[in-house]
Amino acid sequence: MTIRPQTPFLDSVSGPADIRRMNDTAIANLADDVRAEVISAVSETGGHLGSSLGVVELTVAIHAVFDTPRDKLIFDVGHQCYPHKVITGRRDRIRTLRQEGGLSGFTKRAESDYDPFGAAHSSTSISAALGFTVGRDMGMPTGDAIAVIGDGSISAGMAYEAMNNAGSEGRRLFVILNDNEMSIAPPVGAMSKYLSGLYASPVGELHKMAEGFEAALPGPLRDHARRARHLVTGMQTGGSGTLFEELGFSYVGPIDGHDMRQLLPVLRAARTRATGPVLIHVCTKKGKGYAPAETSADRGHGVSKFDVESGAQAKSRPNAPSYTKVFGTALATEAQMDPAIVAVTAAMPSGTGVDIMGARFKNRVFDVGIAEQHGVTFAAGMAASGLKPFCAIYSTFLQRGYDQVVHDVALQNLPVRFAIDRAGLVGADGPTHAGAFDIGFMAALPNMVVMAAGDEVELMHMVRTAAAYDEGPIAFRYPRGEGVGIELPERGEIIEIGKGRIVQEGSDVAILCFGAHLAECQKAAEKLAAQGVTATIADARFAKPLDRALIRQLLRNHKALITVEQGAKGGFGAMVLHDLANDGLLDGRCQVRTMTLPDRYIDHAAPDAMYADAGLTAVDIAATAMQAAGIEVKRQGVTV
Ligand SMILES: Cc1ncc(C[n+]2csc(CCOP(=O)(O)OP(=O)(O)O)c2C)c(N)n1
Ligand SMILES: CC(=O)[C@@H](O)[C@H](O)COP(=O)(O)O
Ligand SMILES: [Mg+2]
Repeated sequence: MTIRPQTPFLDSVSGPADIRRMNDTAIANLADDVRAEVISAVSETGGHLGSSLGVVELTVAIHAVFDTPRDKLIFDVGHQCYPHKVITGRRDRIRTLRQEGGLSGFTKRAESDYDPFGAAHSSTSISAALGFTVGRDMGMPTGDAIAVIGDGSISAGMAYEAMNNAGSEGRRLFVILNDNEMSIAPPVGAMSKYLSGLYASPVGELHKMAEGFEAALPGPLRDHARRARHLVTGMQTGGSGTLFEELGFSYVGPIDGHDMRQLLPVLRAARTRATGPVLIHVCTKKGKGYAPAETSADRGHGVSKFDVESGAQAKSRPNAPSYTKVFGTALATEAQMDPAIVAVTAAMPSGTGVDIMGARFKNRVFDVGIAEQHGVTFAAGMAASGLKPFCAIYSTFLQRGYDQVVHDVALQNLPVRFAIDRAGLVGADGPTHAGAFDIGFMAALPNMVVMAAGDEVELMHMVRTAAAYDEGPIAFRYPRGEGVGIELPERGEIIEIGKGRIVQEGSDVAILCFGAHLAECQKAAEKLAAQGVTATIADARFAKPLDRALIRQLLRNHKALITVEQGAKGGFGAMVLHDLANDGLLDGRCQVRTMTLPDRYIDHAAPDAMYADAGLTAVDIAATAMQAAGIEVKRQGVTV
């Protein structure tokens, strides 16, 4: 049984209005209660613990100072929003975080008025906040906009596009840079170095605005707020101030984001005095206040359920290595064979498994930070130079780099290998992270070869095939989580481009699977067999080029052909239908059905539950096959 922490200050808060009635000491005490509540709740649910713990004081202070929800508090990514949820009327459901039917692990408009803008992909907050300020200035019923963005997320291009725009617009807008010197992995890049430099930079001349902030500090607090007093520092960029000032922002900080004696006066002063865009640089510690998080390598970025006392996380006992690990290991094997192989990740070295290659070939693995667009074009450049880049990006984040895939890779027919992890539904992260669309958006592109792994051995074959394929771009997708547990060879084999395979022979219906739903299709075949219906199962392997001969063979020899994929409409099934329709083969002799994700976003839950919601279980597949073939259920007690 979990012992709930004592939280007297939090118990007296039903929303931010209650916080605004508290004195500063009580507000600081409230933050301690919120931290205890977040630790206790996440110990039961798992989730993004470290990022949330790092912003406890900041979140409480913002709600204490600003008039939320009229003022719009926009968290970048939104993975750090648990303290915010606790104090904005969702404490009673905080232990349902990321669970089926429960609170989302991110900000979500449908959930609360206090979530004015949903997120989960990074670096969108400043753009959205600027949108709200324009709304405010054009008479919409909205107050100030405050974007809270991390040091990892501010490295992405979108954040600079937004600051470029906001700086020249000159509207009153608050950007709070939550600088904990961590992304998921240690942060990379020149911007990260620049921000670190700001801590150490000599205090510059106080600007006019800074004088105003300083004057606004209550006398006794001035001694404590060394950083707060020097509200504008002078890291020279060749001009008169910080990079942010050069972009048109007033720069405030850096201040200690865990010290209410700095946070509250600075936020109050900023709120009182700002006339244009202000960037407040707040230094925090990821995992703050919970030793197991503070001391772990990723600062407790993403944890499973844990024991609060010891910090020990509930370990799932995998039956098989994860697809990610199989990919990472196979990539390292290929890299060993071919020195031209290089790898690119956008801030996800361990998430994508390229850290396995990195451990052996450090100088051939490039972490570009949260910069999918750059990562893709960077890979294109390396391919143009003659290298063999593997660009390993989650399906959902590859969406960010799509124009680069089209314009820089496919159009120039450059041999970039796209390793698309987290394809299909991913579970607790929910619809923002679902890898739903890549089959359609990749297969639409001329020159692109598109593969999906039916199991982890197939994935090894695809890594090797991609390494060997140098005629143009090639992509292969695979899901989150563990494989099916088959024995792995030392090295994958090269598979013929555009050739699928028959997995099992039957004569009534054919199930043509593209990707990792293969095991579910095999289960469907068992259910069909129980009805006396025999199914051929084929693993398409390729959505592009299609194995047209295989598809025609299936069509000729069965009453029904069902395509199955872990992706949205407009993907593999659509490719098959285009092909058959244009050859006049959809003539009704064999009924064709496509099984895809439905045309709606699927709420977070365990992956199996999400696929059940999507209508993609073995029972659904078997029922679709029987209905399409016009076969009635014969045996009672067998569900299809
Ligand atoms: C476009 C995009 N790429 C990658 C990610 C994966 N991701 C989520 S949080 C994160 C690190 C964010 O670092 P930071 O903004 O500093 O926040 P912190 O976790 O340190 O509080 C990454 C890479 C994402 N959410 N969106
Ligand atoms: C917030 C975010 O985008 C990542 O932390 C993501 O939740 C990681 O997902 P995986 O656990 O699938 O690597
Ligand atoms: Mg960070």
